[in-house]
Amino acid sequence: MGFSKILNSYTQNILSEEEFEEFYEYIKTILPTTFRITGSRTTALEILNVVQKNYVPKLQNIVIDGVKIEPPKPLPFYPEQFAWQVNAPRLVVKKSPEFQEFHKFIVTETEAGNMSRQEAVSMVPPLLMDIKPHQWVLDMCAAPGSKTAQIIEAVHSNDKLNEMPTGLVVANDADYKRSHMLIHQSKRLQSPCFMATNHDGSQFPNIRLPDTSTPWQFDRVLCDVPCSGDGTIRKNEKIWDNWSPAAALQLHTTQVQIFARGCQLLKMGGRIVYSTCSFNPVENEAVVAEVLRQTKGAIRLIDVSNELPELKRKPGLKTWKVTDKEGHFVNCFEEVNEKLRKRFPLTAFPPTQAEADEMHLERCLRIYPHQQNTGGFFVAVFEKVEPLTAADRIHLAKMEGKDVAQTDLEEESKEAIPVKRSIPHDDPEENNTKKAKTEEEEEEAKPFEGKPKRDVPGIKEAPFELVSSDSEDLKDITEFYGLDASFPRDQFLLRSENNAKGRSLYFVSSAIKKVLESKDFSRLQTVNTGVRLFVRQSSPVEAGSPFRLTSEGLPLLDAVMSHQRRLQVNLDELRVLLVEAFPTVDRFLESSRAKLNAVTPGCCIAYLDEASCKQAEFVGSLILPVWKGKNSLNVLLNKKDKRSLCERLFHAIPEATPEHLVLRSTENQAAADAARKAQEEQE
Ligand SMILES: C[S@@+](CC[C@H](N)C(=O)[O-])C[C@H]1O[C@@H](n2cnc3c(N)ncnc32)[C@H](O)[C@@H]1O
Repeated sequence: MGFSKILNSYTQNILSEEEFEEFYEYIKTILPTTFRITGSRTTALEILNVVQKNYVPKLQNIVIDGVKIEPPKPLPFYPEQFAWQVNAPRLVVKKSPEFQEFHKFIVTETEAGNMSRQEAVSMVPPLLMDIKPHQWVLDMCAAPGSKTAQIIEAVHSNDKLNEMPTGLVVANDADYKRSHMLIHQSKRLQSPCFMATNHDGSQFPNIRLPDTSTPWQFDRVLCDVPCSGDGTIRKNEKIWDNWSPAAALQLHTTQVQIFARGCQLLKMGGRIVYSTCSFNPVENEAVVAEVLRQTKGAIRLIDVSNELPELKRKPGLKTWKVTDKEGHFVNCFEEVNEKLRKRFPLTAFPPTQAEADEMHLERCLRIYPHQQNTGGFFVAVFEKVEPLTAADRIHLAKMEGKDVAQTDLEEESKEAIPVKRSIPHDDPEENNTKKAKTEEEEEEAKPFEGKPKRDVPGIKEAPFELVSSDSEDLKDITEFYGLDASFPRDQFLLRSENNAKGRSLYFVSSAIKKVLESKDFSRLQTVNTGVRLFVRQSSPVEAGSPFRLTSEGLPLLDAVMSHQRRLQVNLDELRVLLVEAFPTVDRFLESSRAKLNAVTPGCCIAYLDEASCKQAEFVGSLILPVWKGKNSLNVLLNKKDKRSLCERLFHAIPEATPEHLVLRSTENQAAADAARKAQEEQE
């Protein structure tokens, strides 16, 4: 069974004959590279500035073998030019030094986590979720996490110093190993509002929060379900050889179940988005129709034709034929051979014309490759307009100031799905994030192959226990780093890594804290949460704090750390810090030396002064964690981040640490240890 069968189904089922010709021409060509500028808003603006000012002008008039090469251009539908398309095949990159330089920049920034390759069409569902920073968002099938990253960015879109969003993001995946890829995404974006979980989406548990008597529900839900993936045909050669329409029939019921559970978990008035990277109506409009039927008017398909106006799309189908394993069309369930009926879910077939009209199936979005030179995607956007569950009725009664019906309370407690927590296991971050990093891009569009894997033996979760606000560790840290009294001390978790007891202190937002405090929390199979702010040093520290700073924690600490451990540097000094290994104090300006000598050994924040920020055309500020020894300094950044900054600011490559310096003194050993650990843990 090959691709020719798909062609057959497309021509008759989805596209007109003329349009199919165009479609087919496009799917045979290489997909342009698209990337998003990701990470914190300040860094993203920084990177965008570099792309626009340093690279795009140089790439305007490149001619290779007599052909003018298209310069990189922002994706028209993506807000604020944070997503770009580059149509430069390998040969162009090879022959043009300008494109080569740009390619190198993309590679460096992708490695540092400031850019992320993602298919243009895969960026659409989170944009149509219309997320605000106060909203609680659930991503039900999240791994490897490209859309989760967009969701986290949206929740943090208003970030100002000292202002944490009240929203939260729960990214869930049923596959245990894949759920650990989400840790990597959250690390890049350093959000204390993020939690990764590992549940079958259709069984995602009800959790009651401490200050309400009703279950946890979400303002926004994304169901980017497992699918047969034929929309990824331009970058996935396997589709040409192995695709079969039978995969859609096998996945249909799972898709319905996940989406239906998502509708239950959605708050009244909330928005839920259903998406696949498949063209097959069995996985798309058929799933939509069945969930609309099951939810009996509680969920309504929204007309989003005015949203993302630059995105070209086609309306959802109102009728279709189901394609069997051999590629034959079946018009209705009655046509299916009785022996084979088990393989054909009744709900895979189209609704009646009247039903399809009433459901407004045309409001679904179909995105085809030939419309704007992309991959293919299906998206449908819904809102909850009527109560669906007892929890909804309770919420509604409370909102309207009415008495909650006893029958609803009883029914609601029965609705809770009992879920067992999996056996705890060891340090998942160390075991899995490395793998996640390299697999992430291919995994995003990988068609679903079989059942998700759960309960991998031998891997244990780190515990997620809140630390008492008057713990000795927190007192020491507060004093040493001069933390402001306004910084919440009751939102820390002490977690173990590498079997070392209580090695790191993680910080969570107040919304995540509520979830951790729920008496039902043990039912939630949590894979990760919290931003690591402080790490206990493994080498003994002569003086100062046994806890060092982390680069991912700095954005949170910057505004609340007193001046006692902050070092101002200018651009020349920053160059010394980034390029030289363990520069000694006398390598800095005389005006800086007094301060440097006065600071006791241990971690500090180095920040670039305002004039230098302007000189370097920095959009925001630049802060770095630094180890201050007796006579020398060392930036605590992992290799990739350090290299990305060095290249971007100084077109230089950081010096490797000379062996004799690493071993020269206890002081350097402590710094080297901290640097090595920082690097290992962040890679
Ligand atoms: C299309 S991929 C998701 C891609 C992801 N949203 C992104 O943008 O990076 C589908 C995911 O669903 C997961 N999955 C499969 N069955 C599931 C289920 N029953 N519940 C939750 N997740 C499931 C798979 O492990 C896979 O990671």
